[in-house]
Amino acid sequence: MNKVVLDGKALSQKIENELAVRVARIKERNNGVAPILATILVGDDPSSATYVRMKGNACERVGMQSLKIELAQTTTTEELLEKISELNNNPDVHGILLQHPVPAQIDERVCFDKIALHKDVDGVTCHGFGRMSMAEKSYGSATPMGVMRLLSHYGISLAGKHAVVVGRSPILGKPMAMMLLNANATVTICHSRTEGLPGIIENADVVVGAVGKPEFIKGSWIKDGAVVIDAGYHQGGVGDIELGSVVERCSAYTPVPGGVGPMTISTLISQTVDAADNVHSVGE
Ligand SMILES: Nc1nc(=O)c2c([nH]1)NC[C@@H]1CN(c3ccc(C(=O)N[C@@H](CCC(=O)O)C(=O)O)cc3)C=[N+]21
Repeated sequence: MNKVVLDGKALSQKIENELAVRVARIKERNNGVAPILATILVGDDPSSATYVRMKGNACERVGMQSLKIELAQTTTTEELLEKISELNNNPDVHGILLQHPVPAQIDERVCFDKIALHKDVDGVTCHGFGRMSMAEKSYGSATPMGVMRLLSHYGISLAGKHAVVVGRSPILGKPMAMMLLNANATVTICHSRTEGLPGIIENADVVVGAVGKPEFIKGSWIKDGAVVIDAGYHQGGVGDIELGSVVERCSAYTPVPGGVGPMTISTLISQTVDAADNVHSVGE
């Protein structure tokens, strides 16, 4: 079997090179002003700070600007909503990323949904999710959208395939399932409380680990020749899938690190450039 490594790092580099050209063009016709992604980090979780920094660095690599908003751990929902409104009303800002998770006292859903649809380049609003689900023009949630781009780049066909998504979170599992469905896969959504998970995964042509628990999905459950997508990210460089035994038997897999993670970031940046180009012309 010719097994394929779905190299998200390499594809992201290629995407960034193309974006740099588009950003330069946008700057030219905009008196040297670059597109701006506003990133909002609330609280002092060190890994969230790292991810947000990585997103800012990616902006720089393609010649874009990022506007970094950092708010205290004690921020209220009202204060965060006020900040998002300000960014919605700032014509220089093309995209807004609110890093998940926010501290427990904040109503994250209300804050996500405050983000203006045309600036929702991370695809976190109910409105954006609904439009994506209905296959209308939209910015997809960055991680599942990155997975779709990776599959498409490697020519992996989904039509008629049984895809099993393990996880149902608002910005990962749920949108992943809808994107696979829209690509004509037959989709089963499982989660941490699914009974008989090994027996379901046994029948999967495509397995997506999106459950947020280190090596929750065992390699022995996955059939020979399956496509294995690991959207998990945990300390120590492990994902949601126990990859060790499966890399030799599958037809394709995403490494951790270097698979889905970099695609999340390049997709966010690419959708921000789309927003600056207003390619979707989703209402202002
Ligand atoms: N509103 C929101 N949108 C997100 O997209 C979002 C979020 N909140 N909260 C947290 C998760 C996590 N996330 C990652 C992005 C890149 C890597 C990544 O590039 N990882 C590298 C490894 C990085 C390392 O070495 O630590 C890799 O997989 O190769 C990982 C995780 C985005 N998230």
